[in-house]
Amino acid sequence: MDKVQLLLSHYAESRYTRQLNKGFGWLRFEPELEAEYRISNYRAFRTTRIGALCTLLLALLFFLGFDIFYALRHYDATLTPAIFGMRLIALAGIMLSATMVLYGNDRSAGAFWVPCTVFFIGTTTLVSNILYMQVLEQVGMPFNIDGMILVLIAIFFPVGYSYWGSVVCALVTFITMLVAIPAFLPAGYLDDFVALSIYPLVAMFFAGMSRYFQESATRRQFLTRAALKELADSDSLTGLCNRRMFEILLDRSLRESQRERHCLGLMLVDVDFFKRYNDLYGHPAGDAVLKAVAEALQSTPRRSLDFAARLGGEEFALVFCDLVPVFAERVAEEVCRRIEGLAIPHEGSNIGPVLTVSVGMALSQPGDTRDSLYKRADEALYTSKGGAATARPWPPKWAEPTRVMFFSSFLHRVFTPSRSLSPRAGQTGSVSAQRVASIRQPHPCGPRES
Ligand SMILES: Nc1nc2c(ncn2[C@@H]2O[C@H](COP(=O)(O)OP(=O)(O)OP(=O)(O)O)[C@@H](O)[C@H]2O)c(=O)[nH]1
Repeated sequence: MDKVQLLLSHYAESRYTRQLNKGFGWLRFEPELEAEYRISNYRAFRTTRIGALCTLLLALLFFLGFDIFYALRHYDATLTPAIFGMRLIALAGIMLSATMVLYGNDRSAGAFWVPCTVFFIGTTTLVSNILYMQVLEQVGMPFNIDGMILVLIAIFFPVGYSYWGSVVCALVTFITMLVAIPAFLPAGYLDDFVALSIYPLVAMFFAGMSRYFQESATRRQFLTRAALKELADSDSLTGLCNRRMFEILLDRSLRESQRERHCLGLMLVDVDFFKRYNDLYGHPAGDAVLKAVAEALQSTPRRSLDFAARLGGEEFALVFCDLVPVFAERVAEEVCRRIEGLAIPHEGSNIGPVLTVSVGMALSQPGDTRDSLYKRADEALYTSKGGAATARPWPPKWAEPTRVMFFSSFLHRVFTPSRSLSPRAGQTGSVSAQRVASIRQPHPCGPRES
């Protein structure tokens, strides 16, 4: 077992590794994963499809050259224009398909048009074969179905069909050939045809086998890469984004919010008196608490681009990509409530009988960088932790704003500008007073331009 396999075998909670362990002998994943695989596969195979189209084009040009430089001179010239026409139809199909793959911007462009081209080529080859058969004796040409063999192999190209799609398409083509050719075959050639039919069958079998192994390897690679990426991006204890991914996503979200003139909210969440919790209840219980807090935070984001992360230890972050500033305090309150709602007993806490968190929040301003935004949120959290150190009345009465202020310094800043916090050593009260003032001003993001 190599290191990657060993690593993944210990990462059982991922849906990718679950699928890897379960296997996919029928080349099908769980429905959600299957949809994800197809989208990723389409992106990855775009170049391959163009390559496959070029190969088909070369093969067709070869046959056109054969028609022009050989068939036209040696066989019945009256036959050639019809076959020539068939080749041109196939050529048009390839060009159309290539254009759709190159310029079509949705997934169906390649997945639909490339198999369509194979279908075009299959049909025109079959018709050409039938046309040739009409004059076999006249031109003195031996009967063959080599063109159909090539088409059956081409169906198994990774051109857009799934493996099972290719199998169905190849079988339909093969059966059509078995029915159509004898219907037009001149008498006396039937035995030849039956004997020759074994070749497309064998070609189909080998092409199908190699396509099966190719798709199986592609699927395995997809699952392995996705699981490794997930492993690299997530925190192993809680499954949330880790700090590295948080920084990448925050950068991206901040750029996006500045472009769209949205207001981005960064909320830092820190579990209160967590060291005491560990000391009182033990490290494994501390781990369980971190998981429970992470789960509660994970269910807080409202929009698809919002996300939660564990920054390290007992510190978490929530990023709200499009936050209406007046709702900021409501969101902060909801986070505090959710964690307190878990009702995890914490006898070592100065705040109350259950586990609580402190929250610091910053709203983005034009020209903010990740660091400047984080710094403001961290300062708010620092102030909040100063507030957390003081005893608060319990149970909290969330409905009353004057009471809410005791449970989060963020809310404190919003609702009680005149009341001073209990800052930690080195922190001046004026810092919090200043922030109180700034949070009461209209938000710098301002009204959005329509
Ligand atoms: N169980 C567990 N504990 C952790 C983990 N990571 C960090 N810790 C502990 O978290 C505690 C953090 O302690 P402090 O930074 O003093 O924070 P605190 O006790 O919450 O104090 P305040 O933040 O001021 O409320 C330390 O005891 C760490 O050992 C972890 O993954 N699991």
